[in-house]
Amino acid sequence: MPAGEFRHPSPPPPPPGSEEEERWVWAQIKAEARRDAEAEPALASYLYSTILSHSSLERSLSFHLGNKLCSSTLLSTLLYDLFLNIFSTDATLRSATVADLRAARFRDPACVSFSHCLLNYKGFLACQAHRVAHKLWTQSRRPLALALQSRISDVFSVDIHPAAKIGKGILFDHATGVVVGETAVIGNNVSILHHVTLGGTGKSGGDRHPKIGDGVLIGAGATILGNIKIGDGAKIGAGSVVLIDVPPRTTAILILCSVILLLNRALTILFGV
Ligand SMILES: CC(=O)SCCNC(=O)CCNC(=O)[C@H](O)C(C)(C)COP(=O)(O)OP(=O)(O)OC[C@H]1O[C@@H](n2cnc3c(N)ncnc32)[C@H](O)[C@@H]1OP(=O)(O)O
Ligand SMILES: N[C@@H](CO)C(=O)O
Repeated sequence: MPAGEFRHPSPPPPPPGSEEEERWVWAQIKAEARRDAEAEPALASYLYSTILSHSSLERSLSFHLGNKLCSSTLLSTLLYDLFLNIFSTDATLRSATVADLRAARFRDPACVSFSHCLLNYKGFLACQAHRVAHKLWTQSRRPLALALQSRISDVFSVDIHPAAKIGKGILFDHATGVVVGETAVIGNNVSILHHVTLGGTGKSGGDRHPKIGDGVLIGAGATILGNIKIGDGAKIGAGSVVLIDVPPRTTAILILCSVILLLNRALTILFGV
């Protein structure tokens, strides 16, 4: 910049959750795609068909999800229409999508841009498709919701029951092998790494899956079983097995849980209790 020239700083992003933010994120995504297409001509046609040819985030996302999840018997055009119809009529879903994009962009140091998340994060894509499956479930379109769950699991290796309730601002990082059961509830601003199970113990029916509070971090390979509560802001260490409530803002790691289990087993062996 020549000496003395003053460049205005870029304006701060609009407030989270606003419609203005939705437009701002979409404008960022298009600018990123234009920049990447120019820098890497091999990706130009891909970026045109997935992002630059679309007039809105929901159209781009519906097109991308339709292509990812289609099969020889479940056509991409059918899926595109299904996704677009639901995203364009449900402002809550669109706002959750934007919050999820923000979660990846600002909570994952490996996420270089919004478009990187939109195109390449299978945890993000699985979560958006799950939101549609969940909506279908609540509308009693259960066979279609279950067919979608099956395709999401086939394509992304993320198996979320369509009845599971998931908040917004969710980061499913890497996401391979994530399993979320039917009666699980996940709050807002939760980060979940790969190979996490929110499962039942196998000993009870009905409401049998974990309830995860707001702002929780669940490390890679953690297994959380039963209708237990993980309090707001808690952290579950990678590789932990958690069978009891975890209070808000506390950290649970494998060693703590294993000690409890070993103690229990020792008491059973020694005293038969
Ligand atoms: C490609 C990739 O990078 S994939 C990313 C995979 N990474 C993850 O899944 C991260 C998940 N995060 C963790 O497991 C973290 O270690 C956390 C959340 C448990 C750390 O929580 P904090 O409350 O900050 O705990 P802090 O780091 O102070 O550790 C406390 C103690 O627990 C131990 N500890 C930390 N994590 C674990 C774990 N997963 N299992 C067992 N012990 C652990 C620490 O060594 C420390 O022990 P010390 O007190 O004897 O020194
Ligand atoms: N995405 C996270 C974990 O792999 C990071 O880059 O730190």
